[in-house]
Amino acid sequence: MPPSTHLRGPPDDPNAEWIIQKYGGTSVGKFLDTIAQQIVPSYLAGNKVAIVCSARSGQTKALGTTNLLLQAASEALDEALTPAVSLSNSVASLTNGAQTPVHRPGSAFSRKSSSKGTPLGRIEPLSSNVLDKKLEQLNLIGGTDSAAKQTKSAKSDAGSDSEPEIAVGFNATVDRILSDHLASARKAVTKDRQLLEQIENDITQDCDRLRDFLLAAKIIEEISPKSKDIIIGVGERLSCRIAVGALRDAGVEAELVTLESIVDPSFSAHAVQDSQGEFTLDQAFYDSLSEALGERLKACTGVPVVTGYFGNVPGSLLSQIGRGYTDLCAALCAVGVAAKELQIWKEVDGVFTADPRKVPTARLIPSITPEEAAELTYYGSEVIHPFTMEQAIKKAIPIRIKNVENPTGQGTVIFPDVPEGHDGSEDKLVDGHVDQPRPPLTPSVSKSNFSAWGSSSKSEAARPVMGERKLPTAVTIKDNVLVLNVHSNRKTVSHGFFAKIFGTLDKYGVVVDLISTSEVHVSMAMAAGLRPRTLEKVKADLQKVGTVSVLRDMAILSLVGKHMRNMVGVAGRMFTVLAEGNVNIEMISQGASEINISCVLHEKLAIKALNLIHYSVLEVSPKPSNSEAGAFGRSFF
Ligand SMILES: Nc1ncnc2c1ncn2[C@@H]1O[C@H](COP(=O)(O)OP(=O)(O)O)[C@@H](O)[C@H]1O
Ligand SMILES: N[C@@H](CC(=O)OP(=O)(O)O)C(=O)O
Repeated sequence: MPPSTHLRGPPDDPNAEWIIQKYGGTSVGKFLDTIAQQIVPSYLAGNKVAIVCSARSGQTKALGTTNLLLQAASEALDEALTPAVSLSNSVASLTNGAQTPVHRPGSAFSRKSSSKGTPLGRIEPLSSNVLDKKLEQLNLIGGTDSAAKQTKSAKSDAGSDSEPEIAVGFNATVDRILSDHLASARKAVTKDRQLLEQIENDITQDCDRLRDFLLAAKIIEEISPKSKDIIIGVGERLSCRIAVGALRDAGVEAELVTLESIVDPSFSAHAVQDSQGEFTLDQAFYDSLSEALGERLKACTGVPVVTGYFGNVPGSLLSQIGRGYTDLCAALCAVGVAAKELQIWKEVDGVFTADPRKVPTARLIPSITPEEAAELTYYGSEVIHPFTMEQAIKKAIPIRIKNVENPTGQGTVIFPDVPEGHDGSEDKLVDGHVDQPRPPLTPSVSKSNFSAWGSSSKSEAARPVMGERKLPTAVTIKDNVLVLNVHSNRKTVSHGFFAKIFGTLDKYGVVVDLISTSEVHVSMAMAAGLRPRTLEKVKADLQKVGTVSVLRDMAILSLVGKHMRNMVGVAGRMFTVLAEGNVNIEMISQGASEINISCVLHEKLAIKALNLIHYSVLEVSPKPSNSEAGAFGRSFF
């Protein structure tokens, strides 16, 4: 997109510092107008601002674009097993480089009529080498706004029949992604017709390339981790195109920064590969990446709108970083430009003493340490990707969680504790408008350029504030958990027993959230999302060392707080309260982290347990009303 002369850009002041703002999927999905018209312009007064966007989500992340893209990927694989005639057509269309298969009622492409297991041996026109090459060529990387090859879209070009054509499988999913983004672009860009047309074209081209890529993957019947990364990367690219449009329409000079090629092949030297081919990214990798990101951002003339997807990561982005990777991308951008603050914008006022959707009396926490934020994230309060903290905090960049629906709220600051005696008197508001007093709860702020506290939202005002007493910080629930119990058959000594268990977990890539052991018994809590086939294999291997049982529909309850290191009696209080509330505990873990006490209980008791602990251990007043207590089927005490 050509730069425009009448748009407002970053300040001319050479001393202006950077603020990096990350917007999650639901924020860009629902509040792009607020972001473009209010939030970004307000911070541009005196700061350089870059925004990092995730893929759009409508109501929830589960229904968002990234999940749809993953769905399209698995549909492409499923379709690989449809009748040979369809595949031959697909190959022909790939060779011709255009036609996208669609479903015509009654045709062999219908999923209903598909016969799974049709051998792929009949696809002779292209050798697998040629297909690999084709996949490379179709790689979605490197396409520019308008230089992309124009392929035909499913709806407009699929044959000359007059019969209405209905896309199925991955084509239907791509159609859905396309129409959703076109509709959002039209909503976001209302003033500049030409700009809207350009964005609509770019979105359509991105979706066409995606279709081609999925088609090629379908033909070779394989989606590697790298291909899966490329597929999900389309989500951030699409959402950033719309964000650029919304900003420019709002009079802000903005430019798209795509990061598909930001990971230079030389960075791979910083990725250690073990004998099984697994990669570990070391700090030098992240340092090189943040430096490259910094250079890209500094070269921008407008507000950089950065895809939170950051490309060809050794060992794959999804495997190495996992979902929620845009937080880490934003942190690396913040490090690269030595930002004065990293802001993570969400639809919640900040980090609360418990999930505010589940605990009506939860309070906003003005300030928490990176360790506490990481524990909360690992155990169910998905506030920020856990890798984010380390990168930003290492460079003393404070992280602030803020609410797009309440931009003037103070949010929650994640920063290490200040040494005793620091009074925070030099703290300033980031946008330079006002110096405000600190909140009553010991905020852990030490940077001189650190933002202070904006006006309180209603929800903040309504929440009681903790005094100076040392209390745990928050309680959290992670549900959808299963517990795997292994009872030794005593044919191996205990170290062999443990070695076999851990070896099995490693072999199948199973991540354990909590573990509790005796010499002959091990209980492990893990996400229940494990594939049934994998679980069966794990069980079969473990049965060689003992009796295995599985408890389903469980939840992990964790009490987290930096003060818990030195507090006596918290565990006693926690378990007494649960016992008084008739909450049966399946497993307890304390000590792995000094700031976390966790236990496993039945999922159906999770919300009741959360409220009991919040009321009794985090000492919230007023006492929950009878109706709140009644919501859990019985009174609290
Ligand atoms: N302790 C907590 N503090 C704040 N939010 C929490 C906490 N535990 C769970 N949550 C939930 O996490 C969600 C995070 O906010 P949201 O903006 O919806 O996420 P995203 O940025 O992933 O779209 C909120 O819906 C909130 O209910
Ligand atoms: N869109 C990606 C990356 C991400 O960071 O998401 P979010 O910012 O919405 O957590 C995902 O869904 O995982």
